[in-house]
Amino acid sequence: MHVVVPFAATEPKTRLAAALSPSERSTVARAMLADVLAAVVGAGHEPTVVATAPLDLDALPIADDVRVSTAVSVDERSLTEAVNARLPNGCGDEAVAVVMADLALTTVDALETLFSADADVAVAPGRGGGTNALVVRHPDFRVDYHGASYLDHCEIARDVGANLETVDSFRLATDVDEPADLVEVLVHGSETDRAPASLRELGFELDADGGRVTVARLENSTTE
Ligand SMILES: Nc1nc2c(ncn2[C@@H]2O[C@H](COP(=O)(O)OP(=O)(O)OP(=O)(O)O)[C@@H](O)[C@H]2O)c(=O)[nH]1
Ligand SMILES: C[C@H](OP(=O)(O)O)C(=O)O
Repeated sequence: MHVVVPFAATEPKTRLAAALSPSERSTVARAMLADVLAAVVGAGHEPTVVATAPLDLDALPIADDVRVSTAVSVDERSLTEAVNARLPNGCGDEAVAVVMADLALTTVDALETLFSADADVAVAPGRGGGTNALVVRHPDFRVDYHGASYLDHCEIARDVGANLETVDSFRLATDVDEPADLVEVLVHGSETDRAPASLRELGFELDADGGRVTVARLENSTTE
């Protein structure tokens, strides 16, 4: 199976601007990418990062085996166009999985569950209606990201006669888009993962003193 990991390499994660400076967002985005790549390689696949700009794998916090298993393809087209250019075209084509780079809680098990679904299209929706990861085996299915793309993808699958399976996974449903999502990274991230480590290095910690748990930042921990 081809595994594609789209990555906005310049100015990633703009919706985290209230919590992180541009360079901090870049650091955290790369830490999440590193965790996703490690999980894909752990699941036995060789990912291709489809990046909007050149990406230096040597500068990513990844182990050597992950680095040598990962390819980078620079594609300046929109997310939807770049992904569609890599989906199966003909009946004999290999399945293609698309796993977003901001799935900080991704695990090998969660990916294996998605990858082993044998539907024409298997989708792991994100909270809020997005499409965090999917596997495409049908030659006519194409993506249309943004907005409630999960619903759009259900409709596109129907239109092309592809059967679609929805994979219910907390870990794959949790993409990190907004400051509130950082709570999930600190609560559920593993001690060996880069994303929670990067947040802690930037001074973030859980704040459970009020009603809902939030993240707080230690004083004097901003880097800019
Ligand atoms: N190749 C490619 N990847 C993209 C593009 N836009 C977003 N991505 C990646 O697609 C996934 C989902 O992205 P979003 O959460 O919608 O956008 P984002 O750029 O990460 O964050 P925001 O700036 O806050 O919208 C992430 O892995 C991004 O790195 C794009 O134009 N091209
Ligand atoms: C790419 C987009 O991601 P979101 O903006 O929902 O995180 C989507 O899943 O359609």
